[in-house]
Amino acid sequence: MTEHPVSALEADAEERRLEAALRPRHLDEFVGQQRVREQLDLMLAAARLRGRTADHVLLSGPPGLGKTTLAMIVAAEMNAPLRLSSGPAIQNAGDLAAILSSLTEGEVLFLDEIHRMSRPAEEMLYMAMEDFRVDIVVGKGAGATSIPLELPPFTLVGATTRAGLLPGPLRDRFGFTGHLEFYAEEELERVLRRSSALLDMRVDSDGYRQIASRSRGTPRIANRLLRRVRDWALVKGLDTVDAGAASDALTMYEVDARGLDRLDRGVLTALCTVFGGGPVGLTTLATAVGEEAETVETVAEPFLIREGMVARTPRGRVALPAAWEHLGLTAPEVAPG
Ligand SMILES: Nc1ncnc2c1ncn2[C@@H]1O[C@H](COP(=O)(O)OP(=O)(O)OP(=O)(O)O)[C@@H](O)[C@H]1O
Repeated sequence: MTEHPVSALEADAEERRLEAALRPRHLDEFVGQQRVREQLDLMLAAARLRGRTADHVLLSGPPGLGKTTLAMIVAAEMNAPLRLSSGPAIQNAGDLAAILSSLTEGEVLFLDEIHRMSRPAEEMLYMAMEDFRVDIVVGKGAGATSIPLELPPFTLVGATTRAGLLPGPLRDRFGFTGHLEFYAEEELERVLRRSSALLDMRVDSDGYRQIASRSRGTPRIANRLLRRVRDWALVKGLDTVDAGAASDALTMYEVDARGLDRLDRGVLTALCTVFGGGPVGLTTLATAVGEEAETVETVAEPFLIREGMVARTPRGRVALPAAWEHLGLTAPEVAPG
């Protein structure tokens, strides 16, 4: 029999396909984030009643909490086409002008990582958001002329992990700002129930609880862990996943009982053993872990802070007692006085 090795690229594409298949398509399928959901629902309903394009929407919050999903839902609820791009893909004003000038009336433009757009593009975006027009500069130096270009009304949905990094003038041009919070375990269980039904897999209540409690408050992680548990169940020939199976599968994938993965534990271990519990600067800590500072700050840290294991202080990151306890280490004595 010929073997068909699955390349990393194919495996990646399969993961992305499954992730896309699990995305809620409408607001009523979107679990949790009740406040943001209700506010968005009202805003979109009002826009539909007025027959107008919806106001610009800014979504902030850590990765994997549903910003892209909500942008897709905004387009679906407005029955409008959706264009996806991101801040880092827009290197100069010309890149943005090319996107804006090809938008159709009512189209939803999703800009992920909007805080990473170049400054000239950002300035062009101000005018486009407010007046639905841009000035295209043609030529260079003394001979340069600017040609005004009218744009059809569109809805910008901007997403950022760092709302604080957005310049005030950009933030102020969004009619609606929603901050996504980490999900409660009970909400993650609902995400998992919906996903397992779509994946045609059986999990019992304790199994859901076990996966949800290791999902770090994040639906993307919950769905990813569910897929790993699904692989495990397939290979082990399990009909229904219970707590024991979920726990064994996830322990094998190095996701521990509190949901810390390799990166989280790497950050904690470096903080406690290399830097004696801190304080240590973010860049130094990230270097010790062999990661980008941004990855440590946006992927690992929000969860570790929320779990009460790490604190940010003006002098740097410090390990809290829960970190030492989780690693099974003893915190050094603090010298009196
Ligand atoms: N509220 C939710 N209900 C159900 N599933 C959700 C919810 N939020 C997110 N998901 C699932 O989690 C996955 C990740 O969501 P999404 O891509 O929207 O996150 P994101 O915030 O845009 O992340 P990033 O900033 O990293 O792109 C999606 O595939 C979706 O299935």
